[in-house]
Amino acid sequence: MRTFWSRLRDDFQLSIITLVGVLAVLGVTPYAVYRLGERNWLVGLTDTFLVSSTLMAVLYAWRTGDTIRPGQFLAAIYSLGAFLVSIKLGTNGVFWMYVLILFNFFVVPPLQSVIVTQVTLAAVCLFGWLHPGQVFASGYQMGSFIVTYELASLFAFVFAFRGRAQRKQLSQLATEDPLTGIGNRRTMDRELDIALADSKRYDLSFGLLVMDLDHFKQINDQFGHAAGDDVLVRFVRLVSDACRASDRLFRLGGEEFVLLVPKVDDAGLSGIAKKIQQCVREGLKRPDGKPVTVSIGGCLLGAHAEREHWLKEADECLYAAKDAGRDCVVIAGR
Ligand SMILES: Nc1nc2c(ncn2[C@@H]2O[C@H](COP(=O)(O)OP(=O)(O)OP(=O)(O)O)[C@@H](O)[C@H]2O)c(=O)[nH]1
Repeated sequence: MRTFWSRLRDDFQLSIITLVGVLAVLGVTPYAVYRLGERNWLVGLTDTFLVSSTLMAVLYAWRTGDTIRPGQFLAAIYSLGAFLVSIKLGTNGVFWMYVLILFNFFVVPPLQSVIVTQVTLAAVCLFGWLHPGQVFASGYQMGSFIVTYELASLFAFVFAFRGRAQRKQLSQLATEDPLTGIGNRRTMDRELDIALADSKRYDLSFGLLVMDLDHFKQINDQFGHAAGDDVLVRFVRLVSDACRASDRLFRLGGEEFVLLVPKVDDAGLSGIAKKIQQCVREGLKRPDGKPVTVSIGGCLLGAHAEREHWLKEADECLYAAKDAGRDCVVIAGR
């Protein structure tokens, strides 16, 4: 139950698709029953189709975690539904087009929403123009509808566009280190938990390297905070270039970083650590040209069942590397 509520809280698209599912069942089902009861087969079956396909899309989104395809599917069928209801019920059905605008802008990206809402508008107006009196009572009414529909679309577009940009920004702030652009501690915790689960389920091995720049405080003190920041950014670039795309680098805070390495044994982990150590020594210089060095501690996931214990063992190796005089690599068990 906790995962149900946390997924709803954390995944905006999933919560909207679920809300649509609930509204479809509660709101459209009575219409479907009523229309079928009065033998209005086209509208009744359209409503039934909308309810059942919405439920299918909601289930798919919950099962797979993919909210993009269900969103596009729902936008397409609801647009078709709004078109059919408009041409069948005339002015009474056309009111649903405004609900469609809001719905589309919630469930698919703004540009796709513009396309699908404009295509639906064009289809309804074309039908109304070819069948005078069936959808709109007059040309004036159709004109008013087009203007109000376009205004509502414009406001929805601006709102959706800004909302998406802000959600993206918020998610970046919550998961990325703003200075270096790599994952922050929160992201690392999540990725380590996934590694623990994968290791249990698929019997995969994972290694962890904790890296700490040596005498970093001196760089800040001698050359200023901006020079220190620049060293951190260049360190991240060097390490990212030195390791594989499947390795994940995180910033724990300050001048301490963690590298998560999948499918590795202790010899491999030691090899990667030494490669990073060498790349840093050769490629990372202070503003006065002296080399910056890094101390690295690491261990395999092995029998650890808890993320904290795994990190603690790697941290202890890092302390041992610092105690050994810095610019050192200590890997547990080697
Ligand atoms: N420029 C910069 N400095 C930072 C940042 N975060 C932490 N620091 C500084 O990093 C320094 C870390 O100092 P210490 O923990 O003493 O580590 P150290 O000088 O590298 O010494 P050892 O790790 O023992 O080799 C402190 O001066 C912090 O203020 C940051 O984002 N940018």
